[in-house]
Amino acid sequence: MAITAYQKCINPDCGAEFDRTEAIFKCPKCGDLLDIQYDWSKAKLPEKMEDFSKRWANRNQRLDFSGVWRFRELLNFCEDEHKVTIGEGQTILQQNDFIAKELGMDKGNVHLQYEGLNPSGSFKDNGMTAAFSHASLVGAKSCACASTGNTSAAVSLYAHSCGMKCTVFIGQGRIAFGKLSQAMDYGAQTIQIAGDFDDCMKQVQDVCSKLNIYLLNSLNPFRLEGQKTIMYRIIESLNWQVPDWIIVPGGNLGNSSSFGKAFKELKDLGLIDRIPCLAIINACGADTLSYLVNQRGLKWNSGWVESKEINSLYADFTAKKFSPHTIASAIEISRPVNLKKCLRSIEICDGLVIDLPDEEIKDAKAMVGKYGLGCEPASAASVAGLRRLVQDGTIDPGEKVACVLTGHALKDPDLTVNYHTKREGVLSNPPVEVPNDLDKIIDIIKA
Ligand SMILES: Cc1ncc(COP(=O)(O)O)c(C=O)c1O
Ligand SMILES: N[C@@H](CCOP(=O)(O)O)C(=O)O
Repeated sequence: MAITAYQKCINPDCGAEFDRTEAIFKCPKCGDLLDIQYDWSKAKLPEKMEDFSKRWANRNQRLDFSGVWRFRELLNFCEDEHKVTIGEGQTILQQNDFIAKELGMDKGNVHLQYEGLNPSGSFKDNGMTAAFSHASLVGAKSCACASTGNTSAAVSLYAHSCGMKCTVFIGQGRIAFGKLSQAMDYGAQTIQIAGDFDDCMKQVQDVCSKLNIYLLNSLNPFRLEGQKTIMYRIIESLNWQVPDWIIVPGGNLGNSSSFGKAFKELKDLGLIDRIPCLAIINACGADTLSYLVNQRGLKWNSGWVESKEINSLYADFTAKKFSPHTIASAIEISRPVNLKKCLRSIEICDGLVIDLPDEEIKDAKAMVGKYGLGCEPASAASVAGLRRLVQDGTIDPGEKVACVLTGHALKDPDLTVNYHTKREGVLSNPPVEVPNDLDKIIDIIKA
């Protein structure tokens, strides 16, 4: 299969192009974000999306075991021998009629895309298989990332699976222990900075460029190519029907950026006939996207984004040492690196963004635990978002919705235990304390 991928700066004033074999992560000419583009006229694509599913049924070769590389023609940027896979993307879309009922949606219309089933327990693995394949293509020997936890877990796992040295930057006290334990167990060098995620993100970029280390955050455009497949699998599970809404938590905004790109490409290729609406959910304490879109009216505007607005807000945050705060530590980010690409997705998907208080996110998390497969706090922002958007009439009960549950329930058990034992929300379910006495135990169970 001919490889026609190249990198292109998203800034229409620049538009510089670079070979796929360069590891640059930002446009060397103007500093803007890079995209992966393809000459689709030379691509050998299946006639219909159903043909991708046959690969999973047959599993004729190594790559067919991956829920990412099953769709390889749609992210055709490297030769097969470079593809690094550990069986990522074998996730499920669960129709959840209990949650539909709780939220006032029609039966059959609420679906939860559970990305916690990935090898490192979060959606990040979809991106890592792609980025590590690119790292192998360019011959990288060491890699690094900044993280609120899941990226570091995923990077550490993929790095040791392909023998790369790995350094992860985390903000002191900003990471759930489930995630920290993964990075340490998988053998990463963990650098804990006296700062937050945004500080780590800044440091890691400088370190990577000074020491020629391969960067694995979602600034890396190859990573976002892998994350497109989350959308392919959602529509695959719906029999190749496009839902009305996709709802996703927003942090560094890699997912939302890649989802819009995925749908635009599929539509342009004639593989789908319409694009779903995209709702991105911020936490109130980390609401940069929501602020810029809803209060400052920022738009993609065919690439002519008012960058000044973004740059001055980010500079202001830096100058005032502003630090975001939310219990959903995975999305505790105030200077999201993909903001511009996310604005593009909002345009493509006729999307919106809202911000929600931690209490609503915690209650939604408990609901996903009670009625679904469970998830980590940030993931539940998608379900909390659905509740809000149904309540305010934005989403109709008759519309089909897929909420992306980005991370596994066991990533942040401390928050779950506190929610229940300290009776923090409407679904708190604390353990009952009983003396070590059979009659009393039976009484309680019967009651
Ligand atoms: C569990 C979880 N959910 C959501 C997010 C936010 O995703 P994104 O950065 O792609 O917006 C992250 C990390 O960023 C995460 O770890
Ligand atoms: N929640 C993320 C933050 C980093 O995002 P990335 O997608 O740019 O790697 C994490 O898990 O670290």
